[in-house]
Amino acid sequence: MKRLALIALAAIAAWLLPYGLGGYSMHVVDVAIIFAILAVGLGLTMGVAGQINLAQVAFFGVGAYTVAILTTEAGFGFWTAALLAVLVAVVFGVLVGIPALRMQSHYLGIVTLGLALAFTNWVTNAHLAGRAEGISDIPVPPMFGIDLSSGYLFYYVELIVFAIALAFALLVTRSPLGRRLRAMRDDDLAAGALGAEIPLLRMTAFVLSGLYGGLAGVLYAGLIRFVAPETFNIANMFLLLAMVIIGGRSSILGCVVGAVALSLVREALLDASGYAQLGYGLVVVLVVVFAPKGLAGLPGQLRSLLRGRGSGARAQLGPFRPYDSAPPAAEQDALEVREVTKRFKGLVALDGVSLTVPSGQIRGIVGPNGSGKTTLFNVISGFYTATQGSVVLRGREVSGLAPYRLSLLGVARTFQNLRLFEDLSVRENLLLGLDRTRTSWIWRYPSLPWKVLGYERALAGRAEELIERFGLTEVAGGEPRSLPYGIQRRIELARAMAMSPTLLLLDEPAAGLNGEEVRQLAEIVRSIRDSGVTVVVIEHNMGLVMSLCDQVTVLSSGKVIADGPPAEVAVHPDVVAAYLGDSMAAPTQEAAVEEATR
Ligand SMILES: Nc1ncnc2c1ncn2[C@@H]1O[C@H](COP(=O)(O)OP(=O)(O)OP(=O)(O)O)[C@@H](O)[C@H]1O
Repeated sequence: MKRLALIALAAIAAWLLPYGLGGYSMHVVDVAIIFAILAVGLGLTMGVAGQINLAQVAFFGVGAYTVAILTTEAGFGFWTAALLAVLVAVVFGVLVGIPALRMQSHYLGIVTLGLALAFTNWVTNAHLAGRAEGISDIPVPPMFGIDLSSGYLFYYVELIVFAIALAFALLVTRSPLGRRLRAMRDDDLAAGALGAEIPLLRMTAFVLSGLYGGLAGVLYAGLIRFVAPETFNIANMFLLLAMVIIGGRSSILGCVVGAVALSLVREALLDASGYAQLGYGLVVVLVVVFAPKGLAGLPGQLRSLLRGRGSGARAQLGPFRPYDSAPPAAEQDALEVREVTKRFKGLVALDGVSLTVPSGQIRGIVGPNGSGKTTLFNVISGFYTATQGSVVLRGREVSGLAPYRLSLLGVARTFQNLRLFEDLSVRENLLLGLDRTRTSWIWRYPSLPWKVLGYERALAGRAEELIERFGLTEVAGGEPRSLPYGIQRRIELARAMAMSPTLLLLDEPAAGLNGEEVRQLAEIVRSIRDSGVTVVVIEHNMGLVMSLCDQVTVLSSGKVIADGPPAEVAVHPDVVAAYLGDSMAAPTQEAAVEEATR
């Protein structure tokens, strides 16, 4: 209700704004709105999706120049040209995004910067684009007899386009797509394991960038009715970057605030533009150092300062509520690894490994450091492709499938060195696991946005249930980084279970846990098995392995050297010789439990 009132108030203020402004001030506001749309596009690609994009100003130029060329050279009407211009900018976005499929970070920055420079170079030299003089005489956009050559009236067109663009960006960021984009930004491998199609997501980020750049370009062409290369140069790209960084790159509203604020500052410093660039640079450096989340992040920063550091360290886990017992989903074996070999150049990490895990079993994988256990998990979960051999999941050959496909087929995993998304809340980490849609689902964003909101609400309800089951109520709203290790391990397990897997791979789940936490872990894993999920667990804590696992496979130097019930494997001479020695020899079940809970 409060939010609706605020939106209504902002809308009324925006509608009344022209009544209080002179002609020139109105022009400044018109330009500021165009920069705000550009900044939102850049915020989506760079801030939310983490794709370094220095070509946003070129998307802007593509939109503006396409309108200019189509209306003045090809005789198109303004709005037809505008529609085509947005499409061309989106296609340009796809082309610029192609390198992002292969490279990231500063390499991507250099490539996108190169493409932006190539664009400015082309418009400066091409006859079609009017060379350095640019293109003038773009027609006034017709609008039911309303004279849009007036900055006052054009403002209302801009306002409506801006409101729709802003609402769409907010819908994207506050729903499954935005969460996946942010997860990809933080850790693309972990995001892939949770079902995110990384190449498609990267492309989506650049498509959005092209869309917002194109829209801003069309509005610019309609407002100024003249385009020239200097509007789309690197200095303006830098200004745009400064807007997004100062405002707060991952906050869409922050990007808008940054764009409006810097547009006004730029206007005020018009007589000292040489020094202005220096000033922007200085402010950007200060913001990056002291307020990395920009103006939008300041309230949060202040709140955590007031709350005091380390409050998360005192957080408590609640009790785990066991799952209902159910038979395994299928009669077939849950997993079959057939003669898998994995070579890294000269090194043979896995050497003809075969194992079969029946449905509903807890299988332990043990072995000395470097024996290939994690590599085996990486092959099963699609992170690595086996050099030879195959992986079969419930009778279906899945060798070589990408992690997101395997995740949708029911494989969930945790990581040896926890891979929680640190900038997302605990709840959002779980929501990522719960979201089982394909990226192609995003066509619903423009066509059926209410379905997106409905789906998000359904996910939120299921997240609460999961939070309660895993005893995470107290920590659900916080970021994982502030929490003790034991709680982070519990969150990672809950996130894996959010995916409703049939096969759960746990990579050293007890590492770093104290005795009580190991006991609770054993209880949770048993309950997961009893609910019908097959569990494969890599573990160095022998007490836990002996008490928890139905069967144990021992790896040494990439080969299976023993496979069988824990008590038998423990006394197998090859195993004893390989690494376990007396510490594992002939442990009684009781002794093992004792060790596990120590
Ligand atoms: N991406 C990679 N590139 C090159 N070598 C690798 C790669 N991943 C693993 N290895 C090598 O493969 C071997 C097996 O490593 P792996 O991590 O699977 O062992 P592990 O049994 O899980 O060890 P630990 O118990 O220490 O986690 C090691 O020699 C490791 O250095």
